[in-house]
Formats: sequence, C-alpha cells, structure tokens
Amino acid sequence: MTSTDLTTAAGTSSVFIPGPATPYQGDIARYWDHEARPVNLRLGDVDGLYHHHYGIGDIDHAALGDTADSAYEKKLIAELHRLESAQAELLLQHLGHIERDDTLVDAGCGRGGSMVMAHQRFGCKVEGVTLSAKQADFANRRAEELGIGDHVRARVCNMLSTPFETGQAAGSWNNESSMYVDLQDLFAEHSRVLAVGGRYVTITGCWNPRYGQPSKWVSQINAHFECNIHSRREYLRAMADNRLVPQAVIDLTPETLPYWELRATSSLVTGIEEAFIESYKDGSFQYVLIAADRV
Ligand SMILES: C[S@@+](CC[C@H](N)C(=O)[O-])C[C@H]1O[C@@H](n2cnc3c(N)ncnc32)[C@H](O)[C@@H]1O
Ligand SMILES: CC(C)=CCC/C(C)=C/COP(=O)(O)OP(=O)(O)O
Ligand SMILES: [Mg+2]
Repeated sequence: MTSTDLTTAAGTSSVFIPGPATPYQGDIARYWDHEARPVNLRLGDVDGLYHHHYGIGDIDHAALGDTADSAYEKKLIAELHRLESAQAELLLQHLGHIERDDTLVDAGCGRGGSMVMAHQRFGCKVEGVTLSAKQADFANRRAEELGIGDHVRARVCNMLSTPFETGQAAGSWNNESSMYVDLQDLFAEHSRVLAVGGRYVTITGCWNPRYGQPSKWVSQINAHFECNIHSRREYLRAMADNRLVPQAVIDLTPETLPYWELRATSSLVTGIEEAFIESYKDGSFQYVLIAADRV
C-alpha cells in the first residue's frame, strides 16, 4: 500500500494518510489536486464559498442588467454563484432538523463550500472527506479564516471507508460526488455512519432509464470528468438495498437549465456546456435530488 507520512515542524511523524484504495481513486485525487478552473475559483471569490457543483433557479435578469454594461461580466459571475449556492441551500434544507451538537458528513466535500453553509445554517459539526489533499487543505484553510475550524473539517479519505463511528451522523450527503463510486458500496457506508432516523441527501446527475442507455452526451460528460454517471434506477435500488428509504425524489432538470444556458454565454465556459444542455433537453440525463431516511 502506498501512503503519505506527514512530518511536523518538530520532525515527528504525526498524520498517516493512506494512499488511494484503487488506481482509479489515484486518478481522481490527481484530477482534483490539479483543478483550478476560473469558473470555480472566480465564482468562489464572490463571497468565499467555493463550490464544485452546478446551479438551480431562475435568472435574476434585473440584477444582471445590460450585456453592454462594463460590469456585466462581474454580475454574471455573481449570478452563477448565487444559483450554485441556492443548489446547496436546497440540499441542506432536505436534511431536515439538525441540532447544534449533531454531526454531519459531507462525502466528497471538494473545497468545502457546502460544509461552511451547513455549519452556518445549523451551528453543528461538519466532517468532510475528499480524495484530494489540495482540496482538503483549501477547505480547512477557509474554515480557519472564518473562525469555524473547530466545527468544520475536511480530511483526505475514501468516502467508501470513512473513520466515522457507526451511527455517528445525524445527516450525510453527496453533492455531485456519487458518480465516482459504486453505489452499493457508497450507501452501505452512509447507512453505517448514519444514526437510525438520520437523513441522507444527494444532488446528482443521472441517466434516465426511459432513454434506454447512457446517451452520447452522458458519455461525453463521463469522459470530461473521468466519472461514471449512474442511472436513476441504480440510485433507488442501491438505497433500498441499504436501509435508505426515499422521502423525496425531485427532478431538478428544469431548475438547472437556466444556469447552464447563462453559463454558456459567459467567458468562463469550459466546453462541457453543450453536453449538459443537450442531454437535459433530449431527456437522456436528469438532475435530481433524493432525500432518504436511514431506517
Ligand atoms: C464535483 S466535486 C463535488 C465537491 C462538493 N461536493 C461540492 O459540491 O462542491 C467531487 C468531489 O468528490 C470527491 N471524491 C470522488 N471520489 C471520492 C472518494 N472515493 N472518496 C472521497 N471523495 C471522493 C472528489 O475528491 C471531489 O472533492
Ligand atoms: C452533474 C454531474 C454529472 C457532475 C459531475 C461531477 C462534477 C465534476 C461536478 C462539478 O464540478 P465543477 O464545479 O468542478 O465543474 P465545472 O468546472 O464544470 O464547473
Ligand atoms: Mg463549477
């Protein structure tokens, strides 16, 4: 097994970070260690919440103003960011009632934007895991800067095998991070970590069984992000197999299209906009929220 043994300033070895569980996870760790797309960093710079997920809701055309205005690009970035934060708010809302002394788990926490929002909303502890040491450092630095480092912590860890105690979490979630793992393994781990009566929420892109098989657009998104998008059916089946009973299944596809159409007009395009827009429109791909109770 490969590993990283971190050494403190005093020269003593203090933190043991296991290496990736599989070669694929090594690829994904490298991918996120090297990610620095302006569409993510410039949006995060708006208010210090750094997201790696997409947006939902109507465009505020009054706030955007005239495209000829010299401040238009700045306003567009703020608008895209507002829609991404609205997405995270919706996810957190579906966690239900969370107490200040509860613990939440963010599986695949990225740069930690959703974790900060969760702490600000509930006042609770939030534990995040990511494969990327750069992302974990970034998230922990932001938490320290905000003075909430005692409540919000990211660590380098495989979400399929976490250090959390059985039944420790009142809630847990995957925000656009479940397309990197086997769903049976994923929900077995959430089911272990969640208390009975705890709530799991995911927002994800999934292919639509009604289309038949993953469309060429879905394959393009997989290739772009080195991920493996699951079908809606797979989510529901794997939850049922792991004591997670859906309380809400919401098709957010109509809510996310305005985000993509606005993003496609910006200078921050990455080339993947057409695949999202076309697959959402031809019905082969859906943006869904699933909230489930651990029974
Ligand atoms: C698209 S980003 C989403 C980040 C975050 N949830 C957000 O909404 O900003 C995907 C994240 O999943 C993480 N990830 C992928 N596979 C993972 C695994 N097996 N264990 C832990 N994290 C993983 C990546 O490291 C990355 O942080
Ligand atoms: C809905 C699906 C299929 C998501 C795949 C996972 C993913 C890469 C999400 C967005 O990350 P990002 O914010 O880093 O991407 P981008 O740079 O495109 O904004
Ligand atoms: Mg992004």
